[in-house]
Amino acid sequence: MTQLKTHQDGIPSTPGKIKMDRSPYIHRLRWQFSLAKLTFWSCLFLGLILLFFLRSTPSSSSSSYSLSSGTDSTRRSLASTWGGPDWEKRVRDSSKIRSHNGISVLVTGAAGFVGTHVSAALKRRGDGVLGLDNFNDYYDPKLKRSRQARLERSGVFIVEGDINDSALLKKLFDVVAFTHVMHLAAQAGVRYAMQNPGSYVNSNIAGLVSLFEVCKSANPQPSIVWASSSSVYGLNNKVPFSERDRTDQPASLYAATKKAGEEIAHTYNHIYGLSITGLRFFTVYGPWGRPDMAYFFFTRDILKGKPIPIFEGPNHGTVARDFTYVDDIVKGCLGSLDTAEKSTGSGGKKKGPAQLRIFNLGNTSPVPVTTLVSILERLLKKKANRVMLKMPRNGDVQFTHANITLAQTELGYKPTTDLQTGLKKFVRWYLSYYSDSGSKKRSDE
Ligand SMILES: O=C(O)[C@H]1O[C@H](OP(=O)(O)OP(=O)(O)OC[C@H]2O[C@@H](n3ccc(=O)[nH]c3=O)[C@H](O)[C@@H]2O)[C@H](O)[C@@H](O)[C@@H]1O
Repeated sequence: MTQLKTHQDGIPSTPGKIKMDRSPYIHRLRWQFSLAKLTFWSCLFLGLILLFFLRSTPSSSSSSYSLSSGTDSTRRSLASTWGGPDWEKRVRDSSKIRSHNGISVLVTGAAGFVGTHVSAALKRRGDGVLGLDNFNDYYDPKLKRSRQARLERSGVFIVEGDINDSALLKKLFDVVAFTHVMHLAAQAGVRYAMQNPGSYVNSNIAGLVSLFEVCKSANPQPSIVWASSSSVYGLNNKVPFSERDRTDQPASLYAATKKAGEEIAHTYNHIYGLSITGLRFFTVYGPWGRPDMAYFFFTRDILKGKPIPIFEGPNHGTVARDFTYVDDIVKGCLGSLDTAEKSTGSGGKKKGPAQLRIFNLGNTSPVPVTTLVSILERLLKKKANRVMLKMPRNGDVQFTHANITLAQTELGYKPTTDLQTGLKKFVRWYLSYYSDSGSKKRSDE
């Protein structure tokens, strides 16, 4: 009884050690204890289910397909802040068509390299343009902010948000009946795919599907033009690359996600009547370019006197690219938007067959990477510290060369800038941009 009294005021801490007593009090105590235990385990179980649910549900603006722990979610910077009457007014104003026969275009990735140039060109000719960008830090976000500032000065508003945020996309289509979408938001870069594969799945596959889903339900459905990549030709060695050539041997995860995008485009065109044009860009370069690309960081490192790693193929084979100047690419993008037929569906229902196209947008004259370095040396008036390296097995292919006959015929696409001329414009921009930001930084210090 003494032992029992000890536990009268509470549940015993070590119940198994209590001498068994069949009194009604003990029964009540045991019943209460079981109830507490049941409540505890139920709460734990429900908590775990909730945790699992929260982890597997895509959040509105962050990466939901991160395969590499941490990196991707820290790269995505956003806490999306959108909505409200002022915000809607800015969205409407930016999308307003100001020319006869103009179009209203949602440009995803508008603070990116090609996105910035395309948005500016559309605005110049009086089209309505609304940008969308998540300003992630795959490369220096300050460069993206500078591009944004320039676009804002010409009347283009960039909404800060992610293509995986379906609620945001739906809202944009509620506010504006976009006639076209120029989809350039993507995880770019061939070699980075080995470091952060999840970001490619998240942007290039999940993001693309999220965008197509909203477009197919929009009323009217927009026509879509989007960026695929020359990398889909992968191990294909028939040159020049034609749209009819094999694209089932990608050499990188990046290429595989772009190829998957082309197949996904086929599905949305087939089921929902979306008009979709995919553009296979060939190593685009120029002012306001991407710092992760070779021509850009070679320039930086030549100026700093740092070693320049130049890849070579087996038996010292030449590695070459069909480098394409950004203004030529912009013409191809605008030509695609202008020749895009209307989507045929509405409110998620197909009404008839719709246009589905793929075009190469290249320069049709491959240049060895060693020549690229020589041109930069001349323009920068500085010798590069060249280090020849065997091409690593991380997704690169040895050679690219576009056949552009189809784009020429259908879009009137005709590249006019050779590498020497294009790099001259790039170097002029580079020196001015970084000397300006350098002096700004110095004066800030
Ligand atoms: O056209 C395309 O499809 C792709 O073009 C570029 O990919 P890439 O051609 O590999 O462009 P860079 O990374 O700038 O490389 C250019 C050339 O320099 C070479 N390289 C790169 C890096 C390096 O350290 N050394 C070097 O010799 C590469 O092998 C390649 O031949 C873009 O980064 C991709 O996003 C795009 O989709």
